[in-house]
Amino acid sequence: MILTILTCTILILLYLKMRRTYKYWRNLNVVYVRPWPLFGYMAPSVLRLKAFPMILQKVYNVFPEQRYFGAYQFGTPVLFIRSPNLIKKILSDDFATFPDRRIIMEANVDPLWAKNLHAMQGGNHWHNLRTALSLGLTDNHLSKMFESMKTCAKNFAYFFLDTNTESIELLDVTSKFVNDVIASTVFGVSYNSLENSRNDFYLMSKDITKFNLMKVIKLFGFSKFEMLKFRIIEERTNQFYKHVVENASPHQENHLVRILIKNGIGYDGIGDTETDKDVLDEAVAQGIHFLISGFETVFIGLSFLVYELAINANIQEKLRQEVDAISELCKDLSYGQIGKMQYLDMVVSESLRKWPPTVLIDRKSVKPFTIEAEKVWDTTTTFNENTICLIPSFAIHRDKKYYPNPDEFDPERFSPLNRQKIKPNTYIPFGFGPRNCIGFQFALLEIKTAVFHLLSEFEIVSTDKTKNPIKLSTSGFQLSPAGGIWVGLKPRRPLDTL
Ligand code: HEM
Repeated sequence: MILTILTCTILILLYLKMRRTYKYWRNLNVVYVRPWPLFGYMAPSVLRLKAFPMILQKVYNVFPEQRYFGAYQFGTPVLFIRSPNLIKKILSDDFATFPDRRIIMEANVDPLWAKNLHAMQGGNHWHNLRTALSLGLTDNHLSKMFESMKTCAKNFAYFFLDTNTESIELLDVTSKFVNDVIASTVFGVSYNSLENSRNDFYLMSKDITKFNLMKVIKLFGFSKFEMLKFRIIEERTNQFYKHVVENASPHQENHLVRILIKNGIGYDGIGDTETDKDVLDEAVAQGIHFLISGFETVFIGLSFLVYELAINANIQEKLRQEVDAISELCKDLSYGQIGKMQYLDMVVSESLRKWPPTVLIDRKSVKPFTIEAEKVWDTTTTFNENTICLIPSFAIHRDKKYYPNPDEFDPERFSPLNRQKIKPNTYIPFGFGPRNCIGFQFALLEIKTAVFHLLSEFEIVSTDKTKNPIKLSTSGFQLSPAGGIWVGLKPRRPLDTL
């Protein structure tokens, strides 16, 4: 009896609170998506009725004429941004008003997570750290890291020469390739995870980047409670990577953590650290965050790209001709050459347009801001401090106003001539402005190196298991195919000639 009364009271209180919250956009006179009770626009995702990227697309299309509109993410009002001009204002021009992302974990609850460039509030600490990390990703450093990437890409392609390749699941194999690239370029250790998928490094990468239900509950439900000691990055994870760096071969010098240590990185940026231990701690923390940012994004992006090549044989053939032309020129691919492969760049750009691994970019305002009326029927609206703005990249990339036949895979959209015709601020797989993806060149290089070596050895083909069109998974909040992505690989040369 007492339990029933208690439950009813809690539900009534929750309902009354939500009713008040759900008046937020109406009170501001902003058009909004009608919320489902408790979950807002997220209900179809929570109930697993629809894949999250498709929900974003549906919500985005509710108000085709609006530059922005309101919605509720669970109980939080969020402002969806549709207009390319407003996207520019928020991501770049008005950076002083929108320097932050929303906080998903308080710094006192998870101090290691708080060191993350992604999570950090956009003040001086963030700025200094970003400058320090950028120095580890200069063209000069990338060209050296490229040599390790190439070794991993060769291991990746050669592995399939000895395997049954009639039907392979791409997410599984590309995650192993990306793991090995991060292990060598960020931490200075070599693995071949396709040969040995039980290695500690790969198991740990999968563990810390997996955002399962428990982690999501921790993040969104209990992240404010320090006493519960919920962390995204556990101390044992930190110790694991520290141990990896301490035991890395001194001959492997060109990895990011070593570069950061050499530069004397500290929480306040270069040269501001007290002791060698602080420097090591900080460099390892940044290495872990690069792993979190650059693991799933890259292997998902790479998998969708390989899939598109499998189902678009003519595009694959044209790309193969470019690959073969380079291979004929010299035996080993160089950093300079890969940067000049124009068709490869077009194919990768189109793949990240159609399948952007980060489907949503967010910003939080640190002061009130005003969006001026543009049309006669428009109104000028002033928004409060702490307004969360959401930029739905996936939906923008699939808007037929900017990309005719958006579901078609057409690299010609990114030919040098056509690229100039793309409406500015509508191609945002890596965001843009001061807080864009710091690893975008690294990611592009990694994806291109893998594709180059794969196409040198194999023709990528559809199999009975290849789904066309692909179905996205309804679980999670990322771009993820339901049931994996399956293709076949046919060796281009008889095996005995290799
Ligand atoms: C295809 C792969 C990748 C995609 C699609 C991607 C996408 C993104 C996007 C959309 C953002 C947010 C940008 C914004 O808010 O304006 C971001 C931020 C970030 N990315 Fe990436 N990323 C990729 C790979 C990587 C890699 C390989 C690394 C590290 C080596 C990395 C490190 C970061 C970091 C540290 C940030 C936060 C930057 C800041 O707040 O200053 N990303 N990424």
